[in-house]
Amino acid sequence: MISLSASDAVPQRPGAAGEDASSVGGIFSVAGRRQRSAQRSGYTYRDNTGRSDLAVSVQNLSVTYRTRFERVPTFKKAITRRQRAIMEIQALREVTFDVPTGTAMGIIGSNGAGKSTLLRTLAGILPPTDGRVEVWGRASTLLALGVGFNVNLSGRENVRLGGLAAGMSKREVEERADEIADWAELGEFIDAPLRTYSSGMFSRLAFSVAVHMRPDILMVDEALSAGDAKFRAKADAKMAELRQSARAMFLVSHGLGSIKDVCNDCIWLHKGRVMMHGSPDECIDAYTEFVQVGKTPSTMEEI
Ligand SMILES: Nc1ncnc2c1ncn2[C@@H]1O[C@H](COP(=O)(O)OP(=O)(O)OP(=O)(O)O)[C@@H](O)[C@H]1O
Repeated sequence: MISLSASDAVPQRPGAAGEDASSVGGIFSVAGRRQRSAQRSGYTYRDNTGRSDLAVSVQNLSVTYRTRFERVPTFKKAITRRQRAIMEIQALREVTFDVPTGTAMGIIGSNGAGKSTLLRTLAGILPPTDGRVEVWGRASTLLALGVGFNVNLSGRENVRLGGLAAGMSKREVEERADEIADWAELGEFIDAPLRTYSSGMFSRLAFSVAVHMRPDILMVDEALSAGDAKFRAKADAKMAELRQSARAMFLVSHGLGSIKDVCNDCIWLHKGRVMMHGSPDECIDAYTEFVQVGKTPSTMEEI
C-alpha cells in the first residue's frame, strides 16, 4: 500500500510536470473539489444521473510517477555539486476497461503491479498522464488506512473532517457524525486523540467514514486487513449491503478469497498492464498459475 501524504513523487502528465500529487488528493474520501480538480486532466466526474448502464469508463489510461531526488555519487562531487536526478516509473500502461453499473470489480496482481495507482486514479486523486477516466457518481474511497486523519484530533473530530473532505455539507456531517461514530464501535475512544488508537481502531473509523458517505462508487484498498474477526464480518456485511445500493465497487486485495467472495468481475494487472479482464475465477486461476502458486487456503488469503 502506498502513502499519499509522504510522497514526493509527481504523477507526470503533459504540461503539468510540477504539480504535486498531494495537491489533488490525499485523504480516504474524494468528492467535489478534488474530482473537479482532476477533471482538468483526463479525469471526468459526472453526476450519477447521466448514464444508467455505466459507472466507470477507462480509456488508454497511463500514469507515470516522476520522482525527484538528490544523487550523491561520490564524496568529491558531494562537496562540489549536488546532482539532481529524476526517476520515472510507469505505473499504468494503456489500461482500458468499462465498468457497468452493478459491478463489484476485484483488482489483483503482484506487488507494484499498479493496483493502488489505478484505484487512486479512478478516485480522482491522481491525474492520468495519458488517456481518459470517466466516473458517473460520487466516489468514496478507503485507500490507505487513516490517510488524511489528523492524529491529534479525536475520532469524532476526524469523522467531521472526513465527511467535509468527502464533499458532504456541514448539515449532512452533523446528521451522520453520531451514526458513523457508533458504527465504528470505539466506545469512549471516539473522543480520544487518534494517536492513542491501535491500527485496528484506526481501520474501524476509516471504514465507517467511507461507507457512511452513501457513495455511488466505493473503492476499497486492502482496508480490512487490520480489523479483528468481528469487525471483518461486520465490514463484509456492510460491503455486501453497499454492493446492492452503490453503482459500483472496487476492491484491491492480495486476499484472493475475498475477491472471489465479494466480486463479480476482475482485472489482473501486471507491471501496469491489464493481463486479463474476466470473472474472478478466471483471473485468479490465470494469476496463480502465472506466479506459480497453488490455490491453498493460505494463498487464497494472501499472495
Ligand atoms: N508515490 C509514488 N512515487 C513513485 N513511484 C510510485 C509511487 N507509488 C507507486 N509507485 C510505483 O508505481 C508502481 C505501482 O505501484 P502501486 O502501489 O500502484 O502497486 P500495487 O499493485 O498497489 O502494489 P502493492 O501490491 O505492493 O501494494 C510501482 O512500481 C511503485 O514503485
